[in-house]
Amino acid sequence: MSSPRVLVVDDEADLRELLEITLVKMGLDVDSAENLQRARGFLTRHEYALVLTDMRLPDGLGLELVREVSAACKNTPIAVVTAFGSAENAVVALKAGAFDYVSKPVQLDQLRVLVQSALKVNQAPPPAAPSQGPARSRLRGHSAVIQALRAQIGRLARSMAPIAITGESGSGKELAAREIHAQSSRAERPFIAVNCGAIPEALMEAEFFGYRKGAFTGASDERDGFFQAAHGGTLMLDEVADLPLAMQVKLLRAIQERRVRKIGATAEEPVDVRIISATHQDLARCVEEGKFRQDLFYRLNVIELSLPPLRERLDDLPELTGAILERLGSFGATPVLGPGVLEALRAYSFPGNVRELENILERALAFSSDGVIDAADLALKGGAPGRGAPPAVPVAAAAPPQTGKAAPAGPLAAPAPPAAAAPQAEAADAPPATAPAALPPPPLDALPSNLPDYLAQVERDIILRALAQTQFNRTQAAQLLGISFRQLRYQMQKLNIQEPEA
Ligand SMILES: Nc1ncnc2c1ncn2[C@@H]1O[C@H](COP(=O)(O)OP(=O)(O)OP(=O)(O)O)[C@@H](O)[C@H]1O
Repeated sequence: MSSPRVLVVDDEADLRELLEITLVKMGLDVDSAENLQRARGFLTRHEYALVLTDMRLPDGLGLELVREVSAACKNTPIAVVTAFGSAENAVVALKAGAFDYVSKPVQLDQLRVLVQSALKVNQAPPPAAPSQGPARSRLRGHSAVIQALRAQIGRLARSMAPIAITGESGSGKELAAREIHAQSSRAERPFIAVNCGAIPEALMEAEFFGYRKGAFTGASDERDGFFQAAHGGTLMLDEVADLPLAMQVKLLRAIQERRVRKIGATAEEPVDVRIISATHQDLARCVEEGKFRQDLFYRLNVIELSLPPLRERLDDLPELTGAILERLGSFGATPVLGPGVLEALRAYSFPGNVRELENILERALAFSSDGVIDAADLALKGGAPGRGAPPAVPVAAAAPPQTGKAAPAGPLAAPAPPAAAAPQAEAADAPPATAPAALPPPPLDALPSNLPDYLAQVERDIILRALAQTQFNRTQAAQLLGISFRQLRYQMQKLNIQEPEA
């Protein structure tokens, strides 16, 4: 079997030679061209596993080649070599369809990583056809907008370009990111989702980049950060707008250099991570307001993927509902919807999107009889409470946090591997249990004897009140409090707030 063939396009003879030698040592066949014209000639004669082109060539721009190859040779990834410090060129090339980029002076370890992942692109499972839908994709739905989204995900899975996913809370941003990862050549490596809004600022650097043993008090072991944990895979920065400015600078550097330095380490280590960011906020507005750095925004927002709210694709309701009920069913019995239920759902606006639909059905099922959900079981917000609406949790039930439980998990508190700390989604839905009994709050004019405990008690009380108002619908409670679902879930875990038994 012949070796994969790579085309190198560069007018600098020295660099061309260095690239050629490196690629040949990797067992590849290499053709070299010093200008666009010769490169085009090669491309008509051979099919390449990778094209690697300089941006400035004597007879034109490498960008032209990027456009031509992405349009005419869909199976050939093309990567660009950009001038030192030219972040703009890299972003322009990625937007034009480049698979990836490497900056000058070319670091051979980075080049090898790029080549290896390019070679894997055509080994990854082919993207699901837009109409294939649920059989191949976790994103359920057949509306035109979901079909277009699935097709876009299939294309995006074939490149390294950073993707910024936008969409309302619960609309499926994390699911879409997982889908991109699963369809990419990185599928065998980790997918790490990090909720940037849930990490205390003081712990951020340690959580993202890791630390060496003895780097600070409490660092009893060396620990990897999210970047190392996601090496070879995908790192999802969820709620990215919540990153503090100081951390934004460090993150930008890590993304640009593709290297990170553990706290306490002298040397940097290379990391090969695809970045997907997500937010339900308007990031461009955050930039205007000075809350988010323009350069990081530019770097993350190379390709945008927008998730439609559920109310704009109500045609997907039957399919989504069916899939959720199937999952909720037990012992082979799938719950069903009674008459008028789908119509009632269609008339609802779903501010919390698919997650809220899941919540509503889960609750409704708990109050339904014989696995048949009736319209009254839905207890939709804005409508009359259904017969199954759970009793409100009395505010007096708010208890102070148990000492020691309020501290967030983090390297300084209780070290946990970031891979486990990151996908908070999985650990979220704790089994129902009744809220513990309350202690009276300190009198208003007295100073609290322990400020953190006191503040935790206040926070706990407010969260319990929001939950009581929404019959423990966490999506709606988060909205009432102006925080994301994940932030609420994180705070509930931290403060040991659990759902009362129905
Ligand atoms: N198209 C879909 N098909 C099936 N399930 C979906 C779809 N979209 C979302 N979901 C489900 O809805 C829930 C919320 O999705 P997800 O966590 O991806 O939303 P999100 O936009 O990332 O939320 P947040 O803004 O709170 O971070 C998950 O359980 C997910 O599996």
